[in-house]
Amino acid sequence: MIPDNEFIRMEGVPITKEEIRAVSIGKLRLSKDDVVVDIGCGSGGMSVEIARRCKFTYAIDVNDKAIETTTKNLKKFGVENCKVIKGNAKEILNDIDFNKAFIGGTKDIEGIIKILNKKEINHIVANTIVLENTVKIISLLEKYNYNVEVVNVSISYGKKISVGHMMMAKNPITIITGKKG
Ligand SMILES: C[S@@+](CC[C@H](N)C(=O)[O-])C[C@H]1O[C@@H](n2cnc3c(N)ncnc32)[C@H](O)[C@@H]1O
Repeated sequence: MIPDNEFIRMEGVPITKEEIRAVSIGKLRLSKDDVVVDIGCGSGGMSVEIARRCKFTYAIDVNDKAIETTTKNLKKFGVENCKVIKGNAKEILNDIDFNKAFIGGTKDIEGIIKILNKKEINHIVANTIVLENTVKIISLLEKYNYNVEVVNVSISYGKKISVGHMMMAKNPITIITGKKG
C-alpha cells in the first residue's frame, strides 16, 4: 500500500486510509484479468491501488476537484490503466464494461446497485462511514440476492507522548462485500 502522506489530497474529502485500503483491496480479491469500477473515486486512493493490481480501472466522481486530484495521483504513481470519468456513476455505469465494483460514494446508491445487479456484477465491495448508508447497502445487496459479508474496521494510531505511545482512535469504517456465484 502507498502511505497516506504520499497522495495528493483533495480538501474536505478524506482519502481512504492505508489500512482501510489494504482490507478493501483484500476483499476485492483482484486478479490481473479484472476490470474494476471505483464509484466515487475522491482523491483516487482506491483507484490507484486497484489499478496497480488489475487489468483496467474506471474512476468515477461527480466532483470536479475529485477528478482533478485523482488524475494527478494516477500520474504521480505512474498508473496508466485507469480512465477517469466525471459524472454521477448512475448515469455512467451502463456505458462501461467491468466485472467488479468498489463503492466509495453513496449518492443514488439504490440506482447504482440496481444497475450493478442488472449488469451481473457478482463482486462488489463498499466502504461506509454513516450507519444509515451501511444499512441501506446491506439491504439493497440482500434484496438482489447477493451473499453479504460485513466487517467493521477500527484503527487506532500510536501517538508518542512523554511516557510512551498513546493509541488515538479513528472513526470505524464498515467494509461490505456482496458476492454471487
Ligand atoms: C469518501 S470519498 C472517496 C474517497 C476515495 N476512496 C479516496 O481514497 O480518495 C467519496 C466520493 O464519492 C463521490 N460520489 C458520491 N456519490 C457518487 C456518485 N453517485 N457518482 C460519482 N461520485 C460519487 C463524492 O463526490 C466523493 O468524492
